[in-house]
Amino acid sequence: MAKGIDVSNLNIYYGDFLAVEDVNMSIRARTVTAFIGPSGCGKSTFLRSLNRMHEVIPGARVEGKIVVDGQDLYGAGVDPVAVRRQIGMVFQRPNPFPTMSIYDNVVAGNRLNSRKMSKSQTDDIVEKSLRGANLWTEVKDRLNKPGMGLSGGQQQRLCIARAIAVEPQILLMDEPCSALDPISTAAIEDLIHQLKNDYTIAIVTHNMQQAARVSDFTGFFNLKATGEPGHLVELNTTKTMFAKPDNPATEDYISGRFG
Ligand SMILES: Nc1ncnc2c1ncn2[C@@H]1O[C@H](COP(=O)(O)OP(=O)(O)OP(=O)(O)O)[C@@H](O)[C@H]1O
Repeated sequence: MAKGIDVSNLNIYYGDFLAVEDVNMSIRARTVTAFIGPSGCGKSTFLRSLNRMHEVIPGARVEGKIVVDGQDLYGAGVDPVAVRRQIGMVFQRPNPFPTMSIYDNVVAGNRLNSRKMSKSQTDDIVEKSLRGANLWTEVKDRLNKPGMGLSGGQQQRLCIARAIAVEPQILLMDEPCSALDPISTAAIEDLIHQLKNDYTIAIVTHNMQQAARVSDFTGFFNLKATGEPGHLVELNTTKTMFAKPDNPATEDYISGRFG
């Protein structure tokens, strides 16, 4: 079941360096929220904090709260591995497991979660996830071939199939189309539209047209000055952000005056 995310007073550090300061926002269930902003303003850092991937970097930590379904993801006793199972992630470069078949790639997460599954259960998950990622018809006759044998766009859809196979509530996407050609990009954007029926999606993109095409809400991050932490300037409906944003800095960025 898709869930919303409530972020309050979030500061994100790399060691002593405060990379992102005092983020407060709500991300609604079953919507797509895009994050835009100039390089280095902390979009990816913020996204990785949403499923506790940030802290895998030595010295990296957060202060503040991220609440999903009433639970603070950083609360005492919360298992970061369980958080990452609920909140899946798709990265910039497609990263199928190189030695695995298409089939094994899709269920790799389920097997890691050590759920015992029968062959027919596994077959069902593979088909459902590949259909969900709009890849089934292209690969159904070669499920035992290596995942690396697919095109870049197909590999990215395979990674999305792998992410949804464990039935997360939320999907995070960090520039999922930046390594793809325009046709594969269009396929992923169509898929994002379909996935929001079932998932809450947060996506970082450098491409403002893409933010305008795929998202319901857009958040603009910025830096006050070089070396200062990034912060959220404005989160609004995508329509408002691109037509008449509340903050002049948003308008300057969107109209290409800086960044
Ligand atoms: N592993 C790291 N260790 C230390 N500092 C980091 C690390 N990763 C990112 N940073 C710093 O954190 C800040 C935010 O970086 P981040 O990559 O989140 O920005 P971004 O907005 O996603 O940038 P881009 O659009 O260029 O990908 C930058 O100052 C960056 O140098």
